[in-house]
Amino acid sequence: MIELEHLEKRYGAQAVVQDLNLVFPAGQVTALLGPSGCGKTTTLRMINRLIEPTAGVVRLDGQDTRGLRPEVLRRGIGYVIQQIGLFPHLNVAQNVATVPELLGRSRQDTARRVDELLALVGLDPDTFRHKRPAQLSGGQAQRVGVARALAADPPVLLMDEPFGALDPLAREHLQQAFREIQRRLHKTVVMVTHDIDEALRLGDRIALMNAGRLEQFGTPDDLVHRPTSSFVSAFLGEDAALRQLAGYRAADFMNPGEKVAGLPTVEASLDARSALGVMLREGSDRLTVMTDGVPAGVLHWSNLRREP
Ligand SMILES: Nc1ncnc2c1ncn2[C@@H]1O[C@H](COP(=O)(O)OP(=O)(O)OP(=O)(O)O)[C@@H](O)[C@H]1O
Repeated sequence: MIELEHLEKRYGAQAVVQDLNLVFPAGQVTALLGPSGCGKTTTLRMINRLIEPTAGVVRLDGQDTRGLRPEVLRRGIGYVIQQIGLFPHLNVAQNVATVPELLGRSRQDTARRVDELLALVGLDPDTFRHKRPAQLSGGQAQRVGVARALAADPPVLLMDEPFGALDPLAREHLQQAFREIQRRLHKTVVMVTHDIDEALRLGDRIALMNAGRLEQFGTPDDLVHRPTSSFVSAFLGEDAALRQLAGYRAADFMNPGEKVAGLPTVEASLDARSALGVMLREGSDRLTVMTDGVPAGVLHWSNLRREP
């Protein structure tokens, strides 16, 4: 768990983060969302002390981070940024192995760990182990960056626009991969993004910032359905509820076990927004949701208008 108490950062007379009080729950993904310049990156970097706060406290599992040496603090915190900065002269395996080697793990353990991590982020170890960063696509390089951040098995992962530089398709693939990884690893993740869809899709919680202050903290459902200010509703946009559907699967909204013959079918893993697209395309207000080729339930149009 990461706690921010009255956290503040000033540059001269300008306060870029002000009286920020926030708890990032353990094992969950919190998206730090907000318009450009609102202080997201500054907040993130105060957690691993790449930026020193002007005032206030950051606690990591109850411990005041001011009492730790920054390099010791950072060993327990993975950090993924948009320009991931892989070492160009090292191959993929060597890049991922940097931290385990620093920690003095054996060569054999490290090699095994590197292969596990590459597989985890969806890169075949045999194909990618020996490639140089220059031989990778943007999406592949970003996957290596995620693998490297996970290499020391840190309980906390800070991510700053980790998928920002990718084209929409690569971005969606990597978001999907990240969700699967997080389902297994349960890291405490703080992810800076200015992309509302990304925050709705990946965040268990969203902290929406505005001009250095916290505007609302809650689940995606809270922000979409129960915005606490006009800033929140304006920032998310009128179609927020529709866009939020992308973060759910068709199965999340279906009536499990219901059977109706002759309906168009969708896979249970399809996102709910795409399922809505199928309804519109097929002109049907109901769909049969399939799991492993077997009907698992029926998705009704009206279900999509409720919270899952
Ligand atoms: N070293 C610095 N000196 C002075 N002002 C700074 C410094 N670093 C950041 N700022 C200012 O602090 C504010 C917040 O910056 P920050 O990078 O945290 O915003 P952000 O929400 O991450 O924005 P973006 O989404 O555009 O990256 C901005 O107005 C920025 O100009």
